Amino acid sequence: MEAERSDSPKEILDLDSHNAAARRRNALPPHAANFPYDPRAVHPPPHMMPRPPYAPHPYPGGHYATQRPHPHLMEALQRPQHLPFPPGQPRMALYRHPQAGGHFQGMAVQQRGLVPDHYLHPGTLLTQIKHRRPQLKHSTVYSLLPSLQHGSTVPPGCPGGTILLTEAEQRLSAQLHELKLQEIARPEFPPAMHFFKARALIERSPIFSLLQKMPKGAALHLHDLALVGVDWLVKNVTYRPHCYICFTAAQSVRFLFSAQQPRTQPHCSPWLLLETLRSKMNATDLDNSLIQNLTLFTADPEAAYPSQSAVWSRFEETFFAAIGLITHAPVFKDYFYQGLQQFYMDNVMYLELRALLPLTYELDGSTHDKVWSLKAYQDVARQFVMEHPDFLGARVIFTVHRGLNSSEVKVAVEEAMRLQKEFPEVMAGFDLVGREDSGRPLWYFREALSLPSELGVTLPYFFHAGETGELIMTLDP
Ligand SMILES: O=c1[nH]cnc2c1ncn2[C@@H]1O[C@H](CO)[C@@H](O)[C@H]1O
Repeated sequence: MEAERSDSPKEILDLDSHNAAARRRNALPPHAANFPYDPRAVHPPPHMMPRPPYAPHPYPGGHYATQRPHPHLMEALQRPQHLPFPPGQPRMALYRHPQAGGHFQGMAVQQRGLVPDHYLHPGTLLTQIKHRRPQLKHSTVYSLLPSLQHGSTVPPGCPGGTILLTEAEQRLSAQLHELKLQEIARPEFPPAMHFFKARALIERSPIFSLLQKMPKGAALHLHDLALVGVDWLVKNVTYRPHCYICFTAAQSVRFLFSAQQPRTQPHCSPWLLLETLRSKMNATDLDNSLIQNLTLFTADPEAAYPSQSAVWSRFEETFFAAIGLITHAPVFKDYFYQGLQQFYMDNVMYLELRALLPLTYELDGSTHDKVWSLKAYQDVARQFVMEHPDFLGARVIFTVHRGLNSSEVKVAVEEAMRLQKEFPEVMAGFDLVGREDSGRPLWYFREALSLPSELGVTLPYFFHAGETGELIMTLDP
């Protein structure tokens, strides 16, 4: 069998992709894979073991289903950050309609020059940000909205409740309405399609490109390992020198930057230098294969992910694949900068990042702790704000995986309190991440989570809630 194995990295990688793996499971005997190591020799690592079926009552008899994160992540799970600008310094313009009637009806208005000044109400408070380096010229906006120049009637049922639109806003609204009608009339309607199929259509949609340029305010629910488009990870990070790859028993990949040939890890093929691999095959095929390992994208998602458990295990697998790239210390900083850049280009002005603060590592294998990661976030956020003064900054919500037990979470909460004290600028608070309905409820962690209030310490909580597809109220009711 060994002799029959292909040496072609393309085939190796094709087989490595989960689509190909599924095909292979159907078409070939189990050990006929052209895989760079023999799966018979290994047992799946604990995080790849099939999960027990979901119990109708999630925690019968007080027994909590375990959802152990990957050991690498387990180590990564422990740290936090501060306000990127002094409190009280009004860097966000508040939009308040003069006729808003009684209660406050404010919204953040981004001041990056997309919206021509005459779109803003007289009540708009302009800040020092206002005249800084517009990204888009008014002409760009007008070319997007040709009928603005000709005027149009306001469609009935115009959005905004009791808010009265200015004349310019009415024209914009009418134009948007027209674009929506055109989109609805097309044979393929993205909102009715699976996202994997709709994505390309969305990216071509004139409405989407208009929305991309509109002011967004803050992105408040982001995850550290899912911040940047994977294209950048593949096209930039994996092209850096000393980047190694190995292929796992579960048809995924791991990456590692190392000055020397790294020691083979259990359940993974020997490490291959990506540069060498690329020289032996079509680089585009290789890159596409890597992208497939870092995303959930597949041609037939319904078949590939028949259940929440199936999609969650593949979802977590993409993070295991990405973590070796992202946690290389120099990449870690560049990755965050790139994340800020990508959101900035979408006209988002402030970020909050749920972050595991994983150990980061250098080429010689030495590692940095959570304080290093938090400080890296702080430094990069400061630098980005300095270079983009109309961006407000970023803060970190330190997270641990909800698969940890209560004493592990207690240790994390204690660490969160220390980090909050040390990094009040960048540290926003604490949360638990991971799949809700196979993890533990917040109630299970009550002792650990009560610690700050018992000690009189402020540690803001930003708990996930409602991501579960299960209609169960037993979990975090
Ligand atoms: O939408 C989400 N809900 C809950 N947990 C998530 C989500 N996205 C990512 N993670 C968790 O955050 C870690 C990396 O930042 C992932 O390993 C995953 O467990």
